[in-house]
Amino acid sequence: MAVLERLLRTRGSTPISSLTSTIRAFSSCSTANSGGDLKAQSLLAQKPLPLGQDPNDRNVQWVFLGCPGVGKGTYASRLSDLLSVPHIATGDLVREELSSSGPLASQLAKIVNQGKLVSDEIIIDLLSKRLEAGETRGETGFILDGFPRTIRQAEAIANEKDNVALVILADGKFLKEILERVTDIDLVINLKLREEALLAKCLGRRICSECGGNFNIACIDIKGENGSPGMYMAPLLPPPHCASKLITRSDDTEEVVKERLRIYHKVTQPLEEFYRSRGKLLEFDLPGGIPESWPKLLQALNLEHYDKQSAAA
Ligand SMILES: Nc1ncnc2c1ncn2[C@@H]1O[C@H](COP(=O)(O)OP(=O)(O)O)[C@@H](O)[C@H]1O
Repeated sequence: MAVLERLLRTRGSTPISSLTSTIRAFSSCSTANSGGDLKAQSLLAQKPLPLGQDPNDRNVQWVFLGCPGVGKGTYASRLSDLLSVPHIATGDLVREELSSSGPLASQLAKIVNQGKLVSDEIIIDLLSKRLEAGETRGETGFILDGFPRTIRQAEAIANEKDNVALVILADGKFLKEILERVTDIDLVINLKLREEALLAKCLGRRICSECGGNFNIACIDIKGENGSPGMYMAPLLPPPHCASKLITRSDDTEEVVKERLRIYHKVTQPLEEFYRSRGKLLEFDLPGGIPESWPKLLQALNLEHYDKQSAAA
């Protein structure tokens, strides 16, 4: 059945199942990783990467998890270019909606500017529409950035059968079957950065109002002390033609970033365990800025040779 048709039937009443249907439509195979906190190598060894695969196979379905300011957008966008998979950031979808004069704009502005999360229903509806449009364009796979952010959102992109089976027993425990479910997400990359760098990185973010390029004027230079190592992250400065057009996101103020970090720890961090228990979580501690971190991330993903091939092409 066409995705559009299914979404039109379900949108509004049960947006969560509509999203699941859309995502399932991308899948020509499912992944059944088992075990706990797997290392990337063993996680990825269980399934071939999309490189050089039969073109009928679907592409990766990955998620980037991590605190505001950690660099999800930076690394998701680089991997998206490398693997030719769409990078879908729900924050961008929200900002597009904000800049339109649609009916949701003023409601969303209030929520975003207070550092709160948009409701699961709204965000799932925005993501469903984006996936549906992508499917029409022939996109396969995705790298999600900023979604899921709540357990309910994670359940929305879990296997459809499991959504139906979401039953809470009288004593409040979930059915065992549900805990063992397999989702259609292949891999969740959990980016981590020292807490003291996160606020500075959010406050240093700048966007070119003309080309939409993302930059960062913060220079992170944490001195090593009491046995803990130092860390240096150079600013990501814009080219001269963007320098005079830089704008700051309205939610990147100190007060709002602190609230977003608080909400992240309270509401989103439990997703680490959600995916760890399903054997899908790849922990990645950023060792520094892009020059140090990008090669190490590729190595963790078994993609380092692919990067060299594409650079030589
Ligand atoms: N999955 C989501 N669920 C709820 N709200 C979201 C989601 N994704 C984005 N938002 C809203 O959009 C804002 C900006 O998101 P994003 O650009 O991903 O921010 P961050 O830099 O904090 O990761 C969030 O603070 C939140 O209000």
